[in-house]
Parts: sequence; structure tokens; C-alpha cells
Amino acid sequence: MTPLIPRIEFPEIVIGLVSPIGTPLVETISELKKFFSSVGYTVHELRVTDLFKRMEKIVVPRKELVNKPLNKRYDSYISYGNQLREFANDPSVLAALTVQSIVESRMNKSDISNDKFTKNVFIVHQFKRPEEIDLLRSVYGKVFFQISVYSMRSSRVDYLARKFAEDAGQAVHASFRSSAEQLVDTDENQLKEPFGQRVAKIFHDADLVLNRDVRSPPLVEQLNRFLELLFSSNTITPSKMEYGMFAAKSAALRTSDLSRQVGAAIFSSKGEIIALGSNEVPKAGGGTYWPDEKYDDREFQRKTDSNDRRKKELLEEILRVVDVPMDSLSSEKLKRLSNTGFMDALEYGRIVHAEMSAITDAARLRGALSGSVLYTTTFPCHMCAKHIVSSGISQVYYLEPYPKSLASRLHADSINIDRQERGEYHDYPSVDFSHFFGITPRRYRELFQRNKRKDDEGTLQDYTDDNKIPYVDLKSPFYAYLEDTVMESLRTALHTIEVDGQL
Ligand SMILES: Nc1ccn([C@H]2C[C@H](O)[C@@H](COP(=O)(O)O)O2)c(=O)n1
Repeated sequence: MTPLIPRIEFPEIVIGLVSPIGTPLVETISELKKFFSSVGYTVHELRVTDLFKRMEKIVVPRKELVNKPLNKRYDSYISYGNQLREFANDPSVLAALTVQSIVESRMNKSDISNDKFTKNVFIVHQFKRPEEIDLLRSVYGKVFFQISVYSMRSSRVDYLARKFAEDAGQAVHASFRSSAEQLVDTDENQLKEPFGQRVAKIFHDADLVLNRDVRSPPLVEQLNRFLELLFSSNTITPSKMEYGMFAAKSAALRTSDLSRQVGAAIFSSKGEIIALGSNEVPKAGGGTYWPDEKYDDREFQRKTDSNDRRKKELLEEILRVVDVPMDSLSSEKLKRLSNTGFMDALEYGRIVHAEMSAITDAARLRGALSGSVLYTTTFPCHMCAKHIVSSGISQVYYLEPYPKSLASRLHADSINIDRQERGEYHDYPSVDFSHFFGITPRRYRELFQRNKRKDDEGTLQDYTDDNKIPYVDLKSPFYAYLEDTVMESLRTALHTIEVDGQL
């Protein structure tokens, strides 16, 4: 029976790669190419920096684009990316230009005799801003996948320092390390630049996180497992880590906190669930408020965030003491004050943090947490970190960073974050805090959901309906219209700044 509205068997796939600087992507890209070629796809590899070469003719770089030496190359490319975003006054402009490259690349395909919207994979590297990923997700929807490649900071610094030294024909020494460190910080979050790079803000939002540092399973296996799942494999199921993080995410979705939604899940080392928690206001008798109970005094009922309110009161008090009335300060100064560590204080909130909520539930309802594993959607704050340590939890996996956390500074003796050097504490026993890797909660349901996995005789089908095709059910390339819209907006924007016709 042919369905009235058939699906595209081999839909186009767009893959956006994200990795902090100093993480080599060669292996990931070559493995992606190998896999997609083996299933009959045409591979289009696109580099965002290739767009720079085209744009250079239109927007003259403030810092000349150079290829050597390597540290100057990175520097000139980063600053040109920032310049283009600033020039267009839009942090997503490089993604808009990428859309244009995808359209061109599709048109240039040698064999477009058949339907041009099929059997193409676009591997694009790399993105640095949340707005870029947002644009690609909104244009390509379910055929877009963000793959983030993780490598711990010390490996990245080592890698860059080695590269810089090689480039200069010298042995690695302190000056290469310090410029490598600097570059890693710039890439993560150029806070002072409104149009600067923000890799730390997009890394965790991936569909798949690959970990270059672990040996088991190696990166190539991690990637192929995802690709097999994407192509409807019936024999891959969630790892404990993926299952745990998805549970944490489901807990996160239940909170009404005014700042953010955080979820935590504690599991035994064997994979049995112990407790879930989210950041919410506690109620007498244990646990936190629910909407379907008689009493409910969550923050939104009071219409104010108690932590923010208290910090403001304290700030006013301090300013009064030094005879500076709050209303005498310019908005610029107030903004600077709000960005200080003082305003990062967490303890005046009424909510119990997600990790603490899970720990207290476990204390009330279960038993000892020794040797258990905690999955949290956001890196623990320093208050939760010390309670995690004292509870006996032995392993923490986190997804999103939490820059306010002072855990690494205050508890270097008892926690080990991302297997970093612990200096004087290297002998001390520690709780491991590690970055999550695998299929993230964002795509967990789509990728793992299967109906029956057998034929009518009851024999396993290795792939859904014995057909190794992407699971994505696409009836028409809806994004073609959106691509046109983006290109039209791009033309209009560039025309407005009088450069039309030169792209
Ligand atoms: N690991 C974390 C980090 C934060 N939070 C919660 C505590 C507050 O409810 C909110 C604070 O968010 P923000 O720092 O964005 O104001 O997030 C949490 O439960 N667990």
C-alpha cells in the first residue's frame, strides 16, 4: 500500500558542530563523512570561516585575516567573526550566510537529476553563538542536529600550546601556554564583546555530546552509535547516563522557579532510581509544593524572587552606609554592580535547589546515598556541592555550566571537576564531577522511541521495518521556504548597508 502522502526516504540532514577551541574535529568530521557516504549520501562540508573569504571583499577586516602564525590566525578570525556580527547588527548573521551556502552547495551538486532535497548531508563547522544555532534550528527543524565535541580544558590548552610551539618551531614553554589559556577563555565567553564568542552558552544545548577524552567507548564508537540510531537501528537503547539525565530533565520541567529550571536525579550505581528533585519551594512535611494540593506558596504566587529582593535590600544598605543613594547611580553603574559577584549570592532564595531536593527526598524516603550517582541538568552551585560531598554520592554528571558556582574554588580538596589537575590535593579522595556525554534530553525521546522491533514471524528487525533510513518522518522539504526567507532578509539587510550585489 503506497501512502497518499509518502515520506522522503532519505531526507537531507544538517549537522552543526560545536566545540571549544583546541578540540580537534578531524576525527568527528571524517567519521561523519565515512558513514554518510556509506549510506549513499552526498557529503557537503562547509566551514563558517570560508564565508569570511567572501565577506572580506565587502566588509574590510579591522584586523587583517592572516594564516600564520597560528595564534595570530585564531585572533584575526575571531575578531572578524565579531566584526561581521557587529556590522550586520545581528549575532546570527553567520548562520544566515551558512543557510545561503547550503542552498548553493545543494545547487552545485553534480547529480541533481532527481529530487534535489534528498540524500544530502551538510556538515557545518563551527558555531559560536546561541543565536546562530537558534536560527538553524528554526529553519531546519527536525533535520538539524547539533553535535558538541567535549574535551577537558587542560587537554585543549595543551593541544593549542603544542600547536603554537610547532608553528614557531620551538619547544612548548610558558608563553605558549599562557596564550593558549587566553584563547580558550576568549572562545568560551568574550563577555566584554557584545558580539563576541559564547561557546559556553551553546555547548550543552546539543542533540549529541561526544567526549574525546574517554577511552571507553571511544569517540568513533560514540558517534557511530548515534548515526545508527538516526538511521533507525533497533538494537540501541539508552545508556545509564542518558537515562539519568533524561530523568533529571523531566524533573526540571516541573518547577515554576522564576530564574531557571533545574532538575536532578539520583541513581544507584546499578542504574536504579533513588530520587528526583527540582528547584522549588519546600513545604512542611517534606518535599516541595505541587499545583494540585490545597496549599501553594511558590514564588510566582508571591510574584517576586526572594533572592533578588534581598540582594537589592543589602545593596541599598551598603550604599546608604557609604552615603551613595541608589537613585544617584547611572544605569551604566547599576548594570556594572549587577554583574558583580555580590549579586551572584544564592542563599536568600526560598527554593531548595534541585540537587538538594533530591538529596533530602532520598534522606526522608530511602537510605544511604553512598556510592550513588547524581545527574543534574546544571552544574551544582557551591552550596549543593558540599552537600553532595557529605551525602556520600560518588559521581556527578552535569550538562549546563553554572558560572556562579564556586565549587571548584571552595572544594578542590573533595571534588574533582573534569579530571583536572588537583595540585596539592591530588592524593585526597574526591567525588567526580564530569561532563555528560551521549544523546541529550533534547532528542532522547525521538531517537529512542520505537514501536515493535520484529517482523510478523517474531524475528528481530535490525532496523525499523528492515529499512536503514533516517527515522525523521519528512513529507516535504518545508525548510526550502524558510531558506528563501532567510536569504531574502539577508539580501535586504546587506542592501540596506549598501553592499547589495556583491555577495
Ligand atoms: N545547579 C543548580 C544551579 C541553580 N539552581 C537553581 C537555584 C535557583 O532556583 C536558580 C538560580 O538561577 P540563576 O542563577 O539563573 O538566578 O537555579 C539549582 O537548583 N541547581
